[in-house]
Amino acid sequence: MSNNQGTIPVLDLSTARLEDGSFNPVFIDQLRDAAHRVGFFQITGYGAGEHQVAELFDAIKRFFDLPLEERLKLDNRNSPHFRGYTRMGTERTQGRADAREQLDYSPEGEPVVDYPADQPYWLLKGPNQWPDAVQPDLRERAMAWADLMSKVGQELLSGIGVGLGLPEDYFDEPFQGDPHWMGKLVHYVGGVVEEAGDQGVGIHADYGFVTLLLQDQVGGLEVLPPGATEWLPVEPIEGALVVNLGEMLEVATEGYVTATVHRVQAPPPGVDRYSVPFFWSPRLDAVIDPVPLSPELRAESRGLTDDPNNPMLASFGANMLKGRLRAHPDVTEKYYPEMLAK
Ligand SMILES: O=C(O)CCC(=O)C(=O)O
Ligand SMILES: [Fe+2]
Repeated sequence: MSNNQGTIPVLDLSTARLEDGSFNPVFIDQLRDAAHRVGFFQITGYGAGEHQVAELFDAIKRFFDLPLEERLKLDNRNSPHFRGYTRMGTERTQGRADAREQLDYSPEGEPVVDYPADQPYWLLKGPNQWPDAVQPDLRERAMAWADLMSKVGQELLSGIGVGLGLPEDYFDEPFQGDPHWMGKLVHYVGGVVEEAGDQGVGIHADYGFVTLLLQDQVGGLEVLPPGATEWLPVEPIEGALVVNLGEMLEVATEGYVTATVHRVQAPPPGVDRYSVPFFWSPRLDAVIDPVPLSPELRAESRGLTDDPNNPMLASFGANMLKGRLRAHPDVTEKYYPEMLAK
């Protein structure tokens, strides 16, 4: 067999725990294998309400169907905190436009007015922008989704810890208090953004810990697991969550867990695709130390992906800020021109 991974594993989160509340060793083995070998998997049985997924997608479609003028009332260029609506084709990955528009949100917060110069990531705190006046259900459904995803993210991270031979609560501390998760409501189109070509979103790894992605049935997400030579499609499974692991976990495990690179192919002209990535993330001031791995696991660690254009940072806030500044150069230029130069 070649190094290609064949398929993306599918796990059932409702089997994660035994009746006594402890983790099920069978599930933990599947989870560790998926996290190490592929860095991507899908989960079912994660506790969504019966109509929750359908109602969330319905609200998202109605939002992107609003007149552009309404969407632009939430323009992210009016947010120094990188929140709100990003117009079609204006987000960039690998220096090229992505064929998508999106609404980004994080925990509601007051802007931090005074922060130390060496902790610029506090600027990411602030208020979200919602279309409450014309579509109040969007905020409700998106925030309810974030609540559910926070629980799922926490449970998976506990399981990953156990899979690494660590205590169940090993990763809890950096997430206590004010975890800075981020949700995105995303709409891809084909044939509209000329510069994007077939780039729905360009090749990248996620910068956080655990990404939980809801995708519709259109498809287009592709991943390149470690050692693979061909891109592997993540086939849509209705209602399932796609899970992938981010750079902070790769750094913490010296590459035992991989932040697998992925991309989205733009849909064919005239086809819409909707997705909801959720990045389960720690406090902005969290600094992640290397985790103590057993000699057996250490022997299988791959080391860190060495990309001089994308240094990995142990500070979550610094890593997230780096990602936001790059993805939204227009916002960066408007509010933080001195950081653009860097
Ligand atoms: O929409 C998708 O399927 C994936 C999006 C993604 O990778 C991201 O936003 O980080
Ligand atoms: Fe991603």
